[in-house]
Amino acid sequence: MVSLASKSTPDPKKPVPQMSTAELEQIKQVIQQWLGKSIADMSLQQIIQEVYDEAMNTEESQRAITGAMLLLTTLAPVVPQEMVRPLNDRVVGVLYESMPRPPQNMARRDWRSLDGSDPLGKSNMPYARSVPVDESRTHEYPDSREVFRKLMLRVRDKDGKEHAPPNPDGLSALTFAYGTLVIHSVFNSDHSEPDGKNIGVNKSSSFFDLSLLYGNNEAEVALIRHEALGRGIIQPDTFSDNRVLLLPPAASVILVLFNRNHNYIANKLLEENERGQWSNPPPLDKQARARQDEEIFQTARLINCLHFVNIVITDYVGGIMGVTKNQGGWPGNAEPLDEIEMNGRRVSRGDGNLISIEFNTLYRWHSTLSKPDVEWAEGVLSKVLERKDWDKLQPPDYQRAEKIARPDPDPRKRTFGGLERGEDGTFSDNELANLLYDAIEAPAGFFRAQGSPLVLGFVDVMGINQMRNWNVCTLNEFRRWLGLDPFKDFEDWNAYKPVADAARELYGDIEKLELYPGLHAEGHADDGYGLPYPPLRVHTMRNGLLFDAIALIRGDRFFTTARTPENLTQWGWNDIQRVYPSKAFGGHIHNLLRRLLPTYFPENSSYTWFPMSVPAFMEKVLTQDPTWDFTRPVETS
Ligand code: HEM
Repeated sequence: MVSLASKSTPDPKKPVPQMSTAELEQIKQVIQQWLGKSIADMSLQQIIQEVYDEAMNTEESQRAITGAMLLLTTLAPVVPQEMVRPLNDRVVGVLYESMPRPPQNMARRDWRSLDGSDPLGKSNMPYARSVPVDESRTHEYPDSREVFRKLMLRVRDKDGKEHAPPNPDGLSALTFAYGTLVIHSVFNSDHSEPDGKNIGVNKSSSFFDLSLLYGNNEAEVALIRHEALGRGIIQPDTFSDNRVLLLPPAASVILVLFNRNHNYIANKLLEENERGQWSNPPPLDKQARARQDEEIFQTARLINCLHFVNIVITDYVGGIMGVTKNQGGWPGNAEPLDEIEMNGRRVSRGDGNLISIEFNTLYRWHSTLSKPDVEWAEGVLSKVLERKDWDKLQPPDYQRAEKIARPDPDPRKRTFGGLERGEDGTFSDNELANLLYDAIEAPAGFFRAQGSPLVLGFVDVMGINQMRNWNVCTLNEFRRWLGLDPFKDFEDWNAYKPVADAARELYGDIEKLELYPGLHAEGHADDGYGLPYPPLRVHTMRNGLLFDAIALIRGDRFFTTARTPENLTQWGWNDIQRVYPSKAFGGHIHNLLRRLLPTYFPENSSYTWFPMSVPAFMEKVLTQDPTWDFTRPVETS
């Protein structure tokens, strides 16, 4: 084994990774290929310098990203600290500049509004279309059920059970519980009119505004707030969006934590009362009390959303990119929200965003579900529908299930995961923590062909049909739009013969391969780097995800240009700062766990610092410090 860290200045907070000689050789070969010249006589430092200079100066955007990511993800532990920020800035700058912002086209016909107001990014507006398509082309689609069955359906082992290998990057089910919150924040397709008239309308806004917690409009938010108190707080352990109740319970637990975080922040703001404009106890005058409540509520909401996005850009994206185990790299020290200078000018930010139908397709990550999550979905559906013949389910069954499972209209009375509320309306800390532990211990699935569970097959089939109705682009059209080479043939797309053959049989021509199965059944072989552990493993998904994530968060005014101590207060500004390097490799979620469930998330536990990775996996990574604990925590006082 070769310890790369021994050749550079070690960072005492970063455990030293081990890399086999074979892996190092493989990385060197990829770098040689990328640089287009021999590196045989160069030292590791010289190689890093060469790649750095080339990545920073190349004109070609995909090449710049690849070079920077090579250093940030594979050689991260030995890349000098002073190079990390410029490399991350380069990646963010190129990604943000490469995508039209905000998107230019609606997915359906678009008119100039009479009052000139800009609907981009608002809730209840149509999705964007990222990739323009030829309206006149004719389609002969294969049967969507066959597409799902042959390309996406989780294969079965000899014992008849669905084959569910653990996530190769050690990710836990909590990663994708967080993922469901991320995607449901920005996708809420409206199916309320059965004739499909308003298909294409998104009931959520295109921003990470924690709408699942707060709601999408005034009526929804009124059900959550505790306005009469004048303290800006919200109802205990309550969240707005009832779709989350149909998801595995860890997602609801995380929302409860964001609820508690809001109230923690609101109480702190009033306590600090930096500008002296609030009174405690709150004023008796009705108008003054309402004004105080509004000011504290909105400020706490801004701060809370920044905690949400901090976790997205650190623990979550880092985890999905597969770098947690490599102890750093992206997103280590990445500051995608900050000012960035590129080629002598500022990369803009805060320009707005409008989520598109292509990304609605991209994020349907049902193949990432853990075994317990699949069993959970089966349990819920069989209870509601009183049947288990998942392969026969049709869209109306889903609508029926939604109707039967309709939750209490008052969000304060809703529960999940078998929990009951106490007299004060809160859930037990112990039960919440245990639901989190369960999700932390369960290995997630991963992006792969033939990886989607049968129980969600009808959801995927509905999705494939929906994208046909919306005339979404094909996989190769999407790749061209991303600046990637189109796939030449089915084997180029997925080298696993049974999948390539099945797709050829269904579509005949790789140019006709639809975006939905094209993204979710893509192979791992061509990861773009040819490395043993490529980030995200799936090429088109990875590049699309990076584009979208950067557009979404850097396009948000409240995460960028309006993220100021003036808007957040000085206390709030300090509260949302990320710490790097840190025990969590720059992660942020431990702040919430330590703040809100401190006795359940102890200082030395991998459950606290790396909840998005299964403890058994982190045990193999964090070998240098014997004080780490990988066992399920027991409540401490
Ligand atoms: C057991 C867990 C899950 C269940 C039961 C579930 C169920 C569903 C259902 C019923 C829909 C159709 C909703 C509609 O269009 O009205 C849906 C859509 C969707 N799912 Fe899942 N899902 C699960 C996990 C996930 C995960 C882990 C992700 C990604 C991180 C994901 C991403 C999506 C996306 C992007 C949509 C489209 C949403 C929209 O257009 O509004 N799902 N899912």
